Amino acid sequence: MHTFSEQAQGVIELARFASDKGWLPATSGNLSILVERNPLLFAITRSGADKQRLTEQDVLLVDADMQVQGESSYRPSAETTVHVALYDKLSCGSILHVHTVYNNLISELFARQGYVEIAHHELLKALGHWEEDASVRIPIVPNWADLHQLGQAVADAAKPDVPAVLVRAHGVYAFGDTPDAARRHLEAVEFLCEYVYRLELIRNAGFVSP
Ligand SMILES: CSCCC(=O)C(=O)COP(=O)(O)O
Ligand SMILES: [Zn+2]
Repeated sequence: MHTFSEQAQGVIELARFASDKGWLPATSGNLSILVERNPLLFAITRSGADKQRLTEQDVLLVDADMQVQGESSYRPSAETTVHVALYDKLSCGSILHVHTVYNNLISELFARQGYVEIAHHELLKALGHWEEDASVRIPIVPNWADLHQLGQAVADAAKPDVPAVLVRAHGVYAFGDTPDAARRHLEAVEFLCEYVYRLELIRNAGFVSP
């Protein structure tokens, strides 16, 4: 098991990665890495931090009741509720939440059916689906203003074999057993959201058969 300090460094690296991609605009998003499962302790970004310039002080050690361990004048991410709910439900070791135009567009386009289905795409392998004719449904939940309700909705929708949940007109939560796995899942979901959106566009323009 890694120390809080090691996991905090991991959170800083993930923030730099996602921030360089432009996936954490205007201080949005939050990132966490598990420190201890039982009792639950994890390293998470503080609320309102600029993820491009994250320092060790911007990463807090938090428990299952969202209580900050140790001295800090900062509050943990407002969406810590979602991280707690996901760590409670799944055996994941890292959770990444980002806001992007493509994940927002897909969440809006497919909100009514409650999921976006992606079939027969090579990058589904990055989500753990190596079977021929793989088909994956990424759930989409409403953007509840009550963050405990949002946490519950994301956790209820989350499945161990589909490592992401979209929140309508808000962003995506991607998770994995390790920080590297969570990052791979996030990159794959972002690629697939852009792909599906662009495919929808050219299909609707009549360039590609349905
Ligand atoms: C400025 S973005 C609005 C809040 C949000 O959706 C988010 O991801 C960041 O919240 P945090 O409390 O983690 O800074
Ligand atoms: Zn958010």
